[in-house]
Amino acid sequence: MSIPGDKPFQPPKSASPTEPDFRILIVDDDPALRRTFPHVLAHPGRSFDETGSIAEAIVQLEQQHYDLVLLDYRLPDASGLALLDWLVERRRDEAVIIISGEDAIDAAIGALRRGADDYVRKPYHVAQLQRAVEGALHKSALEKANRAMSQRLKASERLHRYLVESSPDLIFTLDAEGRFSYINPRIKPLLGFERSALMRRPFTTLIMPEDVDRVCSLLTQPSNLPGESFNVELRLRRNRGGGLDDDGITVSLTGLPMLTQSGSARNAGLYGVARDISERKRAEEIITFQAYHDQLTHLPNRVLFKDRLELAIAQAQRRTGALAVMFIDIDRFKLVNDTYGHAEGDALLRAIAARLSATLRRGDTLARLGGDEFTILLPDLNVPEDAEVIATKILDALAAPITLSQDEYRATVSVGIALFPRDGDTAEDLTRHADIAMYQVKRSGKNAFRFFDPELNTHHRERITLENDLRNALLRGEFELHYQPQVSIARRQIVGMEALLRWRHPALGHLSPNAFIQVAEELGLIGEISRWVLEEACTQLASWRQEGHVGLRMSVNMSPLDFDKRDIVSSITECLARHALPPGQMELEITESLMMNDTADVAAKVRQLRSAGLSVAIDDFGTGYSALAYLQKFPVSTLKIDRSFVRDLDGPTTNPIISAITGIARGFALDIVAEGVEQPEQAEALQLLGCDVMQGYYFARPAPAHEALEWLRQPARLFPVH
Ligand SMILES: Nc1nc2c(ncn2[C@@H]2O[C@@H]3COP(=O)(O)O[C@H]4[C@@H](O)[C@H](n5cnc6c(=O)[nH]c(N)nc65)O[C@@H]4COP(=O)(O)O[C@H]3[C@H]2O)c(=O)[nH]1
Repeated sequence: MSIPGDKPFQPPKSASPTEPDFRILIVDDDPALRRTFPHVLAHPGRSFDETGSIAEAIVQLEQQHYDLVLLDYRLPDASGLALLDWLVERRRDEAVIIISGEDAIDAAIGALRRGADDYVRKPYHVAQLQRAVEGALHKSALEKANRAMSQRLKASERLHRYLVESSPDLIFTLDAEGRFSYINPRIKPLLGFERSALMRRPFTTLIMPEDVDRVCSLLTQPSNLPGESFNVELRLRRNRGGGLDDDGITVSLTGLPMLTQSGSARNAGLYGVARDISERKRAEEIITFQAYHDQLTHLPNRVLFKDRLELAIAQAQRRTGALAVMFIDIDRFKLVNDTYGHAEGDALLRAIAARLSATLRRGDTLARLGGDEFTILLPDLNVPEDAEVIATKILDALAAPITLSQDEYRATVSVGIALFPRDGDTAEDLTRHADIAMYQVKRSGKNAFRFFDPELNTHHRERITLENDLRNALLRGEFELHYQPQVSIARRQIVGMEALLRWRHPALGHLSPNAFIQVAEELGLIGEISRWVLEEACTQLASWRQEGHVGLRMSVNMSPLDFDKRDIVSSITECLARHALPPGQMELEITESLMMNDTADVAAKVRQLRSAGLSVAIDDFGTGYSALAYLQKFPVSTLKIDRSFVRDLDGPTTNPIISAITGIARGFALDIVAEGVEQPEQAEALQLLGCDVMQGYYFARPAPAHEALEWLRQPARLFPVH
């Protein structure tokens, strides 16, 4: 490492402890004198070399540094002055004492002028020579110490300059007016400024406008006593070729107010070290964002939503205001995931998130709780109707289809709304109540919104228990089938049996499908239940056929959701084949609403079932949307007249609806079965209206298989004698 434009930094060399303290060179042509000197000048730490000519002396001096040279004025090869000149030219720092027999004062003055430190005239007194040597060596020692000190100072100064100038941190000083008085070279790579451009400019030039007030007040705080450092995070602006950019860097600044020479003035400037922490800040921001946001949609997550909701509740409490929490669930999302795959499911979530946020105002919070669940916080509500307006907007926002795998998918959502303070005053209660309200929307047909109703709460709890029990019912073998006969009055025979599901609930006893089928559909359990029912009904029919009841037809109820399954047709025909049952002996009961859903797909499946030889009956015919058009599309084989029409038959009279249904059946060559026959009069009237096959309590209530077998064996028991 080196400081640009400077010498590489070298630590100062330490003196060797073995070096003698003083080296003295004796230059004299008189060998006797040369030998005398070391004796008279002997002292611990002194060492002596001797030479008899100037030329030899130069050779010695070139090899070795001496502290003192005792120099004879006259030597055979040259004057001692020549050696003095030689030493001066080379800036040598040896002390020189001239020892001379010259009497003239000029000789002494000339020698001293040319750099000699002292002049001793021969003959001299030994004490005189010793004093001169002492004095010269003392002076030499002082100079030596001085030189070492100044070398150390220079080295230390270079070290500190090196540390400051090559620091990865921005180091600067400000004068008492807050203007730069020093900046280290880091400024250029860090912020793009030339050092010279900033000198004497105010520190605030570099600070982001938003941070200026905060930093200024901190710098002028009375607590900033000289010598006490403070720390602050702030953003500095970068020089982007001609202008300052607003996307600066974040630094952690440690400031140390400076003392004046006297140490008295409070504001003598500032010493500052600013470290670039932008990367760390960015990493922190990413981590914080991830902790509070959903990865897929980048919306706030459950944690952040709860935070904001709690804050909004506290604010609403202070100003006695109102707020709303919406719980939103995408209808049939699982179906999209199963049909199109997870990537499309994700795309749908993102598209819905975008549509939802477009309906909101600034200040509202849309969050994704996970899965297909979203929540909205409307923190500032004038009247509950405001929430209604937003909920309507949300439903409308989804009216336009969303493209999934090149298909146009029409997504709908169910929205539950809870209001503060009416429906709760904690984040948990409001969210839970909005969730319960959403559940009610799901139960009553989806694609709508609903406000929380306290009564829903108990229902909700019951519902949760029911859901949990239902999940286990199949595993625990709690389902069974009851059978209700369908009889032909004319033939006084049982022509069919309808399989009706029962749940032997461990605590609630026998439960009718009305109590749990819809829940099973919503939980996605209906497929497994239907499979079980079909399997059980086929096993039963096969067993009755073995008993000889080969003409008997079995009716099984299907859920509309069963028709969402691609392999519904094959799974039914395979089941029949497994039990060696002729397809003509199996009738599937479907509801009218099924025909409304996805007509093309359902119609195709009904057609396949019919082609495979199965019968298909429309249950509760006449109650829904039946239209002749559907009957043309759906090649069903049987119409079941709903018991609500049968109930109205109280005597042998004409009934326009039943007449119409029997007329339709005749027109399309369909079978008719009348349901819910409870009275003999109803049976009679139906007969007169041209309906022969009936089912109802009048003949038999649904019962377990062993009882149904008794009826098969003695069908006459089912026909009351008038
Ligand atoms: N008041 C009165 N009711 C009578 C009379 N005769 C029969 N019923 C009842 O009427 C319902 C006839 O079945 P559904 O219309 O297909 O209506 C069925 C059917 O839609 C559905 N369901 C039954 N079993 C299954 C099944 O295995 N799978 C599916 N998906 N749904 C089923 O549950 C509904 C209700 O079934 P259940 O409670 O068994 O109720 C049965 C039966 O017990 C009568 O004379 N008077």
